[in-house]
Amino acid sequence: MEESCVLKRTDCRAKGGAPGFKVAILGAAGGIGQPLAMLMKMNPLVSVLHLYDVVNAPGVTADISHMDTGAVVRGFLGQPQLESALTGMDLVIIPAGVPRKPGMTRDDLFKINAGIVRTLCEGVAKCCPNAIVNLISNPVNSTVPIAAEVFKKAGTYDPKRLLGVTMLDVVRANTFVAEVLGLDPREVDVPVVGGHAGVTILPLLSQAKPPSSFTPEETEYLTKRIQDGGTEVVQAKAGAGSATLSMAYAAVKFADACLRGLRGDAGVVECAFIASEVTELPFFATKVRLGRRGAEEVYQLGPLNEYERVGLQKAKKELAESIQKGISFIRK
Ligand SMILES: NC(=O)c1ccc[n+]([C@@H]2O[C@H](COP(=O)([O-])OP(=O)(O)OC[C@H]3O[C@@H](n4cnc5c(N)ncnc54)[C@H](O)[C@@H]3O)[C@@H](O)[C@H]2O)c1
Ligand SMILES: O=C(O)C[C@H](O)C(=O)O
Repeated sequence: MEESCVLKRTDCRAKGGAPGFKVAILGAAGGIGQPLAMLMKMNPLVSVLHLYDVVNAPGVTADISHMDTGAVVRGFLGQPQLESALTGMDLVIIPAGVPRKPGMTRDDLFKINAGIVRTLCEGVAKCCPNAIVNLISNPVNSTVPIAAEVFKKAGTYDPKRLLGVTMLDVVRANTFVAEVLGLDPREVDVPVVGGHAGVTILPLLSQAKPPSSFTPEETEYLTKRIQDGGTEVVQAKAGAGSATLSMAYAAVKFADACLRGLRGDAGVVECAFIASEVTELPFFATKVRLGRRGAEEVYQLGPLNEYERVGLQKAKKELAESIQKGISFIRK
């Protein structure tokens, strides 16, 4: 699928250093991957977009490449082309892997997705060890520790550059809180900490912006709805997968923040699941400041109310097990 530069001035343009960043999407032909590829092709910060999958990458690439935006798009199909897909990338976004069906937990995906994430991260370690990695594949609470162990083994681990994507939890929290408050969701900002599964998803409603108070019933309703947002979509899709469109939106919002950080913009702050000393756990999602070297600052939790303190204990218990499961998968 890679073609010579001789006849294609577009390739030469990319190689000639058009301003912007080089981004790869691994799992680009999937439910998330396709709309994510489309939205990244529309992002003016992207100069080169590599689309990798084990199926259907040529079709998605041909389709996306006709969009008249700046990024040059190239497709890569199957393991033999993984290294070409990754070489020279600044940002690698990974939505590869199987999604849930009704009745499954995210942890039920571990068996298949753990191996997929390991293989892809071995490629990252070899071909673009300095890239920022945005890991979407579930269970995020375990796949991020898996990726960290792969990078440690390869001697390339930089905790600032490995980010588990929990942006969809923030997007949902903003939407559901705005509904309750009767506001435009764009005016709302709710930090969501912990991890990305069930009770590990901990919205901090007490820190919502604009500052708002909630009744105990509203707090219970909102916390549960945010924690179960993924399941709500899985059930509505009734066997046809999990969130893809809202996830692609959230992934692009997060990737754009990472690219603005890489560009050197000041004050870029988002939530992510990352190596952390905020709690006794080795990984935890909190707000982080994104800069030229990735997550340059990991913020503390800030003041919690009693409801959130109880939620934090529950979150940490489940998170500890999921993190250990990921670590053991590589160290076994
Ligand atoms: N972090 C989050 O908030 C979040 C949100 C939604 C979904 N997810 C997760 O994202 C993953 C993908 O979801 P989806 O709906 O796009 O699934 P999907 O099945 O529609 O797409 C997954 C894609 O990954 C590809 N793939 C499989 N193995 C691969 C490999 N070894 N290398 C490259 N590509 C490979 C498949 O061919 C497919 O195109 C799931 O694990 C899902 O649970 C995470
Ligand atoms: O719920 C899922 O399985 C997918 C994703 O993690 C989500 O939150 O939508």
